[in-house]
Amino acid sequence: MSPILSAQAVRRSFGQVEVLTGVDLEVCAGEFVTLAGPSGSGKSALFAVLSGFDSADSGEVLLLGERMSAHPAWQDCAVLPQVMGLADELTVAENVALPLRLRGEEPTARVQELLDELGIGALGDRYPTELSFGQRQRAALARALAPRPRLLLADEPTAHLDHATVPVVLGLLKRAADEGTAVLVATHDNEVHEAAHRRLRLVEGRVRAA
Ligand SMILES: Nc1ncnc2c1ncn2[C@@H]1O[C@H](COP(=O)(O)OP(=O)(O)OP(=O)(O)O)[C@@H](O)[C@H]1O
Repeated sequence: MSPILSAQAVRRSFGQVEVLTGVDLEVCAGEFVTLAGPSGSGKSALFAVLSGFDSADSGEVLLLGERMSAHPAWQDCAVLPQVMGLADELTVAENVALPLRLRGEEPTARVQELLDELGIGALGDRYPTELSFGQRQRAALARALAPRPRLLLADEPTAHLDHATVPVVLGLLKRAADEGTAVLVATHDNEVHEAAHRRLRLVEGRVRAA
């Protein structure tokens, strides 16, 4: 099976520090893969390159066999960054509907269904600044999942959640993979690693099997 996401020999330095020293990885459709690594090891830096938000100094990132662009379509690559990136001027429901509107679709029942599943169904009319961090994180996950993306990159998707909500988020990530999305999650959360099909670790700027 050809991978949805492929990175080859990716290097990235900040000043004198080479954070990514030659990352190779592949994630295929339907796979749920986790990436571990100590704080500061470069997981977020790698996700920025994998999502097209940042450019590698050298090496190659391919999405669906094509060189990653700076602004991939939401339905090809959805990102849940650590900073969440919700639009503060839109309500929660408008944020979640945004990827659908951007491809010319009217919002469907899926928007409310995702909010309901994530326990924030009553908060659709609020603005992101009126939510807790954990609620914002769930709203950002709903937005990432709304367009049924080919690739989902989620950076610490359970970081702000209480213990009871982690299985809900895990269930949605696993379901996305079951429905064919290639899911890559950076996390410190053992519960998330245990649920993965495959576990990776970022060590000295390279990705290895964990
Ligand atoms: N834009 C940048 N400019 C300068 N240094 C950066 C930049 N982005 C990341 N770094 C550095 O790269 C290293 C890796 O940071 P990164 O945020 O990727 O780590 P991480 O593994 O995601 O950590 P955490 O688990 O704490 O989120 C750190 O030393 C950080 O200071």
